[in-house]
Amino acid sequence: MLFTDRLFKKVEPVWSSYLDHPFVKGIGEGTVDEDKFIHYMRQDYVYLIEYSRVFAIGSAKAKDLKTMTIFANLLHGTMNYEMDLHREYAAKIGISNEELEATGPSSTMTAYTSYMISQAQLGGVENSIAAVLACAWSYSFIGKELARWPGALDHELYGNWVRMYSSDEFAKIAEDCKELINDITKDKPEDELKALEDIVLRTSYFEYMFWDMAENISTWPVKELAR
Ligand SMILES: Cc1ncc(CN)c(N)n1
Repeated sequence: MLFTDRLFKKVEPVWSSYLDHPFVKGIGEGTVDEDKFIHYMRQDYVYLIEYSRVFAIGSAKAKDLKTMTIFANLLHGTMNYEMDLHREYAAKIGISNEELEATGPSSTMTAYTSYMISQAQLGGVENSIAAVLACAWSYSFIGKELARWPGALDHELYGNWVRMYSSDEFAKIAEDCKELINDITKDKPEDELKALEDIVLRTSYFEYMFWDMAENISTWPVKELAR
């Protein structure tokens, strides 16, 4: 059994719950509040900056050139392909790249990325890939699912988001992460596999919290501090 098959059994109930989350449903049905969506995209932009650091750590810790190159390509894909989506949305409503980058990080964003970065720093290259796996793979999972919902791909505002995360290019990013974790874990003992499984499960919980942050931010008594 591939390690990713084992992981999928573990995370599937959590990932399926994303599809019932009001914010994710709102993107698929085209009903999510526009201000909430912009706030989410701004948080997601600063999230992706921190997430990219995990690829950089993985590349630095890799023991061979092939693994180093895969991490470098994933970093490139995030910064130059995925983050273009956020820059395009921001440009449409008059937010410059500089303003986008200066977005004050929410506590949820900070907690999630701090966890990923600390796991990547604490362990070997396998921790880096475990830390980013749920991010890439669950977005591809959500994108493919929402693409089947009536009108989701063509929605005037949210269609771009659904098209990006259901695209073959994005699926390739998720597949590269899956292939890498399967390769890296081939001869690992059970205690190490379990530790990696825990990272993937915990980041899947953080993903849920991120959707919750996107939906509920306006009701929070906290403010985002400057970066
Ligand atoms: C919070 C989050 N998680 C994952 C992804 C997909 N890279 C994302 N854009 N944002």
